[in-house]
Parts: sequence; structure tokens; C-alpha cells
Amino acid sequence: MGKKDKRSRDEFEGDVYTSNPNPYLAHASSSSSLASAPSSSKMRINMDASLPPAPTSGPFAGLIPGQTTAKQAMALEDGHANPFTGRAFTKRYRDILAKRRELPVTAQRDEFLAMIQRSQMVVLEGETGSGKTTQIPQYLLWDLLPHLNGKMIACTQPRRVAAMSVAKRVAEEMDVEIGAEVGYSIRFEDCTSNKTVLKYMTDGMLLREAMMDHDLSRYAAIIIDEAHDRTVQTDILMGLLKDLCAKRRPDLKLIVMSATLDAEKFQKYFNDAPLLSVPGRTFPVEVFYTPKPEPDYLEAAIKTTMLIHATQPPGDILVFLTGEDEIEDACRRLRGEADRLRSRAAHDAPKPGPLLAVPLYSSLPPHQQQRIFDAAPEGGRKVVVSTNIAETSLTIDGIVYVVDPGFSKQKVYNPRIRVESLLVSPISQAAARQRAGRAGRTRPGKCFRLYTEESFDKDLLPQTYPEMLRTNLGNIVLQLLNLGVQDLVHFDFMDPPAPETLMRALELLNFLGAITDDGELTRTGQLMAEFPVDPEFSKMLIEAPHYKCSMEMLTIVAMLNVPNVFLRPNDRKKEADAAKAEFAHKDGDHLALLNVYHAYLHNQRDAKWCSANYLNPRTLKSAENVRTQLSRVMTRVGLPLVSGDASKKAYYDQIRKCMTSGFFMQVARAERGGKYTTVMDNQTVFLHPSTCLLTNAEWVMYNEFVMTSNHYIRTVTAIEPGWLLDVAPSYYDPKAVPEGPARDDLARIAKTRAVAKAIEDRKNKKARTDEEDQMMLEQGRAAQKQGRGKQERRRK
Ligand SMILES: Nc1ncnc2c1ncn2[C@@H]1O[C@H](COP(=O)(O)OP(=O)(O)OP(=O)(O)O)[C@@H](O)[C@H]1O
Repeated sequence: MGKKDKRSRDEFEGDVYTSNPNPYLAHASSSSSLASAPSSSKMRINMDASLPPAPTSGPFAGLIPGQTTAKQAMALEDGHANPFTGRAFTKRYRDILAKRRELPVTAQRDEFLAMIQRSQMVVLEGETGSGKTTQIPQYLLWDLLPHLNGKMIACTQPRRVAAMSVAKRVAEEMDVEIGAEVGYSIRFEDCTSNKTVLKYMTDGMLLREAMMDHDLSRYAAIIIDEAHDRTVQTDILMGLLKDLCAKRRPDLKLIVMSATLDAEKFQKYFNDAPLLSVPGRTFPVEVFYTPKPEPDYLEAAIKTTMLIHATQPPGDILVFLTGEDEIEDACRRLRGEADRLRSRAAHDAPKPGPLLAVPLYSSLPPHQQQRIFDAAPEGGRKVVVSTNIAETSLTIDGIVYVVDPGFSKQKVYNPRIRVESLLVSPISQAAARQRAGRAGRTRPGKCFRLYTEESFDKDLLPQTYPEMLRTNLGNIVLQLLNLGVQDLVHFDFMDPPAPETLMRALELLNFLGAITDDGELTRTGQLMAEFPVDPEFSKMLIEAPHYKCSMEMLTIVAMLNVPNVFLRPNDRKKEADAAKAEFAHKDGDHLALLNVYHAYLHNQRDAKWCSANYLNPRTLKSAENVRTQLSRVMTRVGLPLVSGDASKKAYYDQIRKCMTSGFFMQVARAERGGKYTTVMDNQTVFLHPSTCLLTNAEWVMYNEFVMTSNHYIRTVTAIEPGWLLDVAPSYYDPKAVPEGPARDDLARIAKTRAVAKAIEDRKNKKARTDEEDQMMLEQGRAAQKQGRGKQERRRK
């Protein structure tokens, strides 16, 4: 038994600590713990009221939370039985354990523990594959033993697929069932139980939990992984947790893990927290560059992949592309090329093996994403073609080759014209290193960069530009307000967003009725924050019962929150367009989406029916899933699920009007020559060629602004300008609208309405006066009659 251990034993058995070097226990008040101590003198007493007494028997006997040494923990890991389950360790566990002990991070287990036992916050920087994501949470688990006080350890990931797959790996490493001691939580899926002590989750899920419980009291420690990714959610979590640690949870441990050399910036942000650098990686990765720039990265990626397949020793391939359509297209082409290669192989030459091409992108349902872990075909190869969601934390066993064209789709936001778009842009050097790091995890690897070395050095930014600085903040501001952060201007952002972007977000929320003029969250705002979608969509859902179209709005919002359902293969564009026209609605694309969804259900979700109609069955399935989740939120917050009468003329008007209540800021008016002008920002735009709109609508609302050589508006529906005055009277006060035909129209409608109202008022007033005259007349007659009656009676 170690020295520390012996001392703890002596002090714990029936007595109170007198001196405690552990900051985890340091803030405890002795009187409170004494008062709550059981009378038995044999009971161990812990000074921290938030921690239960450490056990005197069983596998964890003698371990004091926050004081465990690596040696003690490793002795338990090496033991006969799993201390968590009581079951004997399996052979597979021991095999994996041997490999884990070879990871670079193992050498620094003691150093890490000493740091986290001394300091509330630690920044950890390590090479890809050094063991951060899988090992550090387990080190903490053995140290804090959070199960002893019913708390958990959380490890956040920017991406769902990583949270799920790492949790599964760690459950295997700990020899427990996934969902029991080790679990994961991602949007729309919670795989945890009351046994869970280590939870991998997306940063977005932890933020949602923080809305319910501002102190995150269920957690003993939180690890923010892949902090260098700098997603908006990660940045907000860092700000919130920093504040929480300082003000309300001195007992909470916080570890921020990053793969890059930017660790100093994190260290500084976290009040000069100690830094642990983990050098070294698992296996070497050889990097190759192209001698000259490639004119078409997609073609180059396919060519390189086929070349590897035809000439390189066994091993699977991971190819990075930018989006769903491109990936599906590449998978089809790779399958075709591989088949051709096999059929063309000379009789006497060795035949290249079969090739399994698997796509990976965020909108694929989770079970389909899991296909990337399928084994390669016998004697052949697996190629995973993925967006940058495979860039971090993922280990796909068998990947030896990485093909990196150097691009990804990135958000860009222009607050001046309030347009957010996804643009294919060059990745950063840090992202390129991450990509290369997907090889060399379970054996040595090779990375083929489809750009020159000079380009890597000179053209790629060292770090990924924080998402916070290039995104629309509407949803984030709503979340922060719901988390109780009132002073957004002074919120401790690592990189504060541009004031104009923040102002635009506040303006949007104010016009949507989510916040007051003083920036306080309204009841509508609180309801809006419950929905995991952009504020315009949640506003539509909240307004839906008023327009008697909750069911329709759920469908439309769900369909707009999944990728495009319409397929349009290059060689069958005409047929695909004809199939799409069958679903068209004269008033626009949103109603066409409603038609598609109804037809999908009517045809029993049949995949064959989908492909005959050029619809993507996977996307429709996702839409159904999103719709279910949203309808659960509506029910939970008490919004009635009502529907109108589709045979009535007003039915579609009500739906369009409800959509306008959310998207009134995205409206354009027709000009001559098929052009439109956005009403408030005066941008000239065209209807996207994909539109189903069949009328020459003068006024339209749109969902997306697409920037190419021309500016297009996509997913468009005809609206009445008068609705704008109904749903957003102050935004569309004609005085606030820029001069031009739109303003003239609105002013004319406002004036006509004012005149009509005046006439109505006068009519009402006249009706009132006539009514009053009539009443007085009748009263007079009655009085006369009464008077005559009296006279007669008197006469008699
Ligand atoms: N599912 C798995 N199958 C086989 N080996 C795995 C698996 N997951 C992890 N490993 C092994 O553990 C090593 C460390 O993985 P881990 O995810 O902890 O690294 P990391 O330092 O967090 O890297 P990164 O920052 O790139 O995610 C891998 O390189 C690999 O050898």
C-alpha cells in the first residue's frame, strides 16, 4: 500500500481529517460534515459534505476520491475482476489493456493526476492518436471515483459520430456494456442509465443540460475534447464552465483537451491553468504532396483512391470530401471504377480485390453511419468517403491510407445582408494534421495530400477560424439568454463575435418576439429555446396552433432541417425533374415538401417508391425522426397539435401565413425580367432553378440565400404583402422599409387598411348612434305609454 494510502486509512477510520492537501476536499466545512456524520465510530468520515465516506471494504477500499495514484488505479485495472461489475475480466479486455499501456499518454498518467489533484482546471495538448480521448476520461474516473457520490464525468465531442464510437470503444476498454457504466448522449439519442459514470456527449447536449441545471450538478468533472475545433458550442461551453468553476462549483474539475500547438491560448484563457503536453503518436504516418496544384479536387480524389486500390498493399482508405451529394456521387463512381478494373484485369495478372465504398456525413442516420466500421470484403478493401466529421476523435480500425483534397464546407456569415452560406473552402493546417492522424492509429499509415507542400505552408491558415466569428448567432444568443447570461457584450468569449453580428442576432430575436426591447427573454423566447432548431423555425411552430396547422408546420420544419430530399443524378436530370414536378404546388416549394412527405407516408415509406420518384429515402426517414422529436417538444410545452381542413381554400393560406410569421425577414418582391429584390436589404436575386413555384408571385418568402456568380433564393413560397403587416407590423412599418416599389405597395396596403378601418369605425359608431337613438326612442315611447296609463288610471 502506498504512503498516501496508509495515511488515508489511518485518518479515515473513525476520525476526521486534520490537514488535507486535496483542493477537492479543501472547501468543506468541518461542522457540517461532523453534524451529518453517522454515530458509528467505525464509519469513515469525509470532510467534504458533497462526497460520501470512502468505502472500508470492497474493491475500492482505501481509495480517496481525488487522491488515487496511477499505481493504485493500475492495480485495479490489472486485477482479477472488474471492480465496477464484479465480473472476471475477459481476455479481450486484457489484450486491449496491453495496447492501452503502450499509448504515449500512459507515461504521463501520474503527472496528469498530480496536476488535476492540485488544480481545478488543466489544459492538455497531445498529438493525434496519443490517447487523449479514450484514456484521460478513464484516468479521471479512477481518480475521482464519481460513482461514490452519484456524480458523473462528462467528455464532450463536437460531433455525434465521435461521441458514439468513442463511448463504445471505452466501454470495451473497461469491459462493461455500452449504456451501463459508460454511455453516450447525442441529439435524439440517450444511451445512458442510472449506472453511468462516464458519459461521452456532444457539446450541444451538455449545453442543453446546462439550460435545465445551470450548475451542472450531476457532474464531478467535465472534459472538453477537441477544443481546437472551436465550434460555437465548444466556445460557449468554455465560457460557461470557466464562470461556473470560478463562481458556483469550486469542486468541479475541468480539463480542456486540444490537438494543436495553440494550447497557450487556451491556457491563458483558463487563468494560466497548468499545461500537460503529451508528445508522440501511436504509429508513423508518411505524408505525400502533389507536385503541382490539382485543377479538380474531386477527380483527383477518385483517381488517387483508385491508384491506391490498384497498387498499394492491403489497408482501408479514408477520403475526405465536402458534402453529401459529392460523397454519394464519389461512392457510386468508385464502385463502378473498381468493378471495371476487376473485369478488365488480364487473365494472367492478379485481380484487384473487391471494393466496398461507404459514405459518412452528419445527416446519415446513426445506424447507417455505423457502416464505416463494417469489415472490408474478403481479399478487398473498404473506402470510407466522409465530410470533415471523420476528422476528429474517430478511430476506424483498418484505415491505412488517407486521401485529403484539402477542402471542406464552411459557414460564412455576412451580417450586413444577414446571409449565412456554406462555402467550399480550404481547410487549416491543424485540420490537415487531424486528417492525416486518422491513419496510423492501429498500424503505420500514409496520407496523400492533393495539394502542394508549398500550398500547405503558405496558403493554409495554421488554425481553423472559430465558427463563432463566421456564423449567424440567433440561436446561440437565445441559448445564452436561456442559460441566464444577460450581459452578452461582456460574456467571456475566447474570441468575441463582431458587435454587428451580435446586434443582428438581438434584432432578429426582438422582431420574433423572443426578447423585449431591454433584451430580456419573453415567454415566447423561453418556448423557442426549447426547440433544437433555428429561431425562425421555432417561431413557426409556436404560432402554428393559432393558424390551425401544427401538423403541417411540424412536417415543413422537419423537411427543412434535413438535406435535400430530391435526387437529381447527372445522367437522369430530365426524369428527376419530371418526377419532382408531380409534387409541385402552385404556391411554392414549402407546400411541395408537404406533398412529398404525405406521399411518402401514403406509400408506406417504401424505398422502391422513393427511388422511382427520385426521392432520397434516408433523408425522408431522418425527416420523420426530426418531426417526431419536434412534436414531442410541442406536446411537452403544451402547444396543441392541430390541423386544418385541407378541402377549404383557407387551408394553404393559413400555412403560408404561419411560415411568414417566422421568416418575415426573408422576403423578396418581383422586379421586371424575372428578377427579385430582397425587401429590406435591397439585394438583386433570382429564383433558384430548382423551384416548384408555378405562379408569377409578386411577393415571396425564402429559406436560403445561395451565393454563386448570381445570387439565388432557394425554397420559395408566394405570400401576400398584407400578411407582413399582420405578423411583423413594426418591422414592416412602411417608414422603416427602404424606398422603392415594395415600400409603395406596403404603404398603399397600410393606407387602404387605415381607410377601411376608419370606415368600419365610423360604421360601428353610426350603428352605435343609431342603436342609441332607437333605444332612446323606445325608452321615450315606453315612458309615454307609462304616462298615459297613469293618467287613465287617475281618470278612473
Ligand atoms: N475503436 C478502436 N479500435 C482500435 N483501436 C482504437 C480504437 N479507438 C482507439 N484506439 C487506439 O487508441 C489510440 C488512441 O485513441 P484516442 O482517440 O484516445 O486518441 P486521441 O489522442 O484522442 O487522438 P485524436 O485527437 O486524433 O482523436 C488510437 O490511436 C488507437 O490506437
